Amino acid sequence: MRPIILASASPRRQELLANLGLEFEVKVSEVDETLDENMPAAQQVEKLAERKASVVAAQSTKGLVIGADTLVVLGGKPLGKPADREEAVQMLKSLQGRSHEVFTGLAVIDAATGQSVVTHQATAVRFKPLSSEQIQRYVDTGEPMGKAGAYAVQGKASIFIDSIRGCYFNVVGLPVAKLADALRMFGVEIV
Ligand SMILES: Cc1cn([C@H]2C[C@H](O)[C@@H](COP(=O)(O)OP(=O)(O)OP(=O)(O)O)O2)c(=O)[nH]c1=O
Repeated sequence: MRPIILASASPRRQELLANLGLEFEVKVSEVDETLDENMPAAQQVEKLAERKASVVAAQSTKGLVIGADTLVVLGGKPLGKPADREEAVQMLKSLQGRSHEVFTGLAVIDAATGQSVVTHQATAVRFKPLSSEQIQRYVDTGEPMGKAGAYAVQGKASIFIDSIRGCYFNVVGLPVAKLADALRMFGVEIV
């Protein structure tokens, strides 16, 4: 049985993978996240997911290495993690009252053979209208920091959601149904 290795420091990804009842270890390494900004979002998240997984796979002799990357896309413009409080406020002001897409790239690499599956999923999310005061109070909670698009759908931002079309778990950062499909290609069946 090949070990499963999650190449992610994200506690949300660790929790979603643990929910599947799989045993896994976490290995994180530094990855250069700079990319050509003109690249379509789907390609950006796939490239970064693959980069994250391949750095860890190169340090391992065996195992299935999982990498993921999440980007929020509003009107064709990608929103990553906010650099500071001000940027978080600006991102949330731009997201409120309208729809955006959340793209998560997923890569699974067999460290022993180099064989890989790289894919992505998109989910459409519509936010309710939010007042400036509510946005300020939300940013004061600290929740937006470290999150793509400056919000956590699984946290207090759950009350901002008008509708979601597509996979919820993809928004949190790991498209688990897609992951199950990818793992099945390597002979791992979750149920
Ligand atoms: C939109 C959204 C994002 N996020 C998180 C998921 C990711 O952790 C983060 C996007 O940043 P990423 O760069 O995808 O991931 P990361 O740096 O947190 O972790 P790693 O590279 O080690 O795997 O935003 C939420 O938790 N909830 C949400 O609703």
